Amino acid sequence: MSDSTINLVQVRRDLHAIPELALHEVQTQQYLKKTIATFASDFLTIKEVPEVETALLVRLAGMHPQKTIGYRADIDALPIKEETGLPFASKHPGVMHACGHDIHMTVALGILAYFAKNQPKDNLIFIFQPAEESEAGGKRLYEAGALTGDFKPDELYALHDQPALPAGQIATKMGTLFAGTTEIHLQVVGQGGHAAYPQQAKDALLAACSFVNQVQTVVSRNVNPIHGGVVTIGSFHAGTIGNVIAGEAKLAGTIRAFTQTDLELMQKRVRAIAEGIAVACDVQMNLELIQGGYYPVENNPKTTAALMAFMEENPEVDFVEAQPAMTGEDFGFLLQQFPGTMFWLGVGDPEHSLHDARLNPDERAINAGVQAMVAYFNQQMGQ
Ligand SMILES: CC(=O)N[C@@H](CCC[C@H](N)C(=O)O)C(=O)O
Repeated sequence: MSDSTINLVQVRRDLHAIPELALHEVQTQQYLKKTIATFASDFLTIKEVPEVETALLVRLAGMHPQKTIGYRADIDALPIKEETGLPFASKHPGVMHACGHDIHMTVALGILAYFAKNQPKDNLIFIFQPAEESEAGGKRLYEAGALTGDFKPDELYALHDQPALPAGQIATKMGTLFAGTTEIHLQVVGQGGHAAYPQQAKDALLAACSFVNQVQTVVSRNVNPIHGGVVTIGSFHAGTIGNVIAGEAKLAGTIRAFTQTDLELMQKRVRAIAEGIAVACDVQMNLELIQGGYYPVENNPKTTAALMAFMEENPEVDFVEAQPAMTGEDFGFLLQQFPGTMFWLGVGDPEHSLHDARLNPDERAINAGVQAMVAYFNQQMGQ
């Protein structure tokens, strides 16, 4: 059922080798354009978005359209130094497709290739979206008005790869699939000085350490334990040498919860902790909390029931019901605008999680993802 004229494994490897950070996906966009140009279809149109330069939207006009079905793939990578040792490993130092967006793009291209040859009954749009890991690319596209007119989906789908699931397995659930998230950016400003004269300095590093420790009480003491939540500080930079008290520290992290109410409670507590430390340590705590478009990913009841029923009943598909996960996704923002469903695609690498420098997805997942979604879209369109 998939299109044999495109070598999807090669496409994935090409994309894997050229990972780019959020809003800098220039080579990736060029590669996508070049590949899509080979589909040469007279019902295919491409749209670029001046406000989100690295985005690429593709529309296949349906034969007898009654609706427009959207499919979104994110295209950015992470600031991680790849450690897979693969022959097609990242050519861009310190940047890696460690979240599998190379797989996401490839599956989208596979579905697109099929329908570019086999004109769909309904309209199909493909959204190659920059900046999922940070900078909220989905929200940017929406706010730029890119998903309007001919490019307005009546329903919208997206997948995320999941190394803990066997290659090709599909999993989703009704309701909330992923958490809402908020980025923490903190600059602590104190006063540097000699290690031997702490009384003349204001130790920014010590204040930052208190922050790292105290924010761990938010989940253990403020959030209902039945609901759950996450506060992780993933980056900490302070100081230059052992005998100088650090005058500045910079931290970054993330807050996560399954409901917007819990997320806002956690934001409030993190702010209060920062304010308390500012007083206690006599430092400035310049705290920025950015939610952007990272709302909880809430699957729509109708599209999700349809997708789950199809996947469960299709003997070709290996489907399981998913548990909710604390991963975030700016697809959560798009699902507030359009009804739709996000699902996991297993990529069979249980030793390595997403964001691990050794992540090595099993490429057999690509074809399974393409086949399942082509079959689902065909069924949805009554073809
Ligand atoms: C699937 C995945 O890993 N998504 C990212 C989304 C990042 C959200 C935001 N930038 C944050 O760090 O809070 C994730 O880390 O879950």
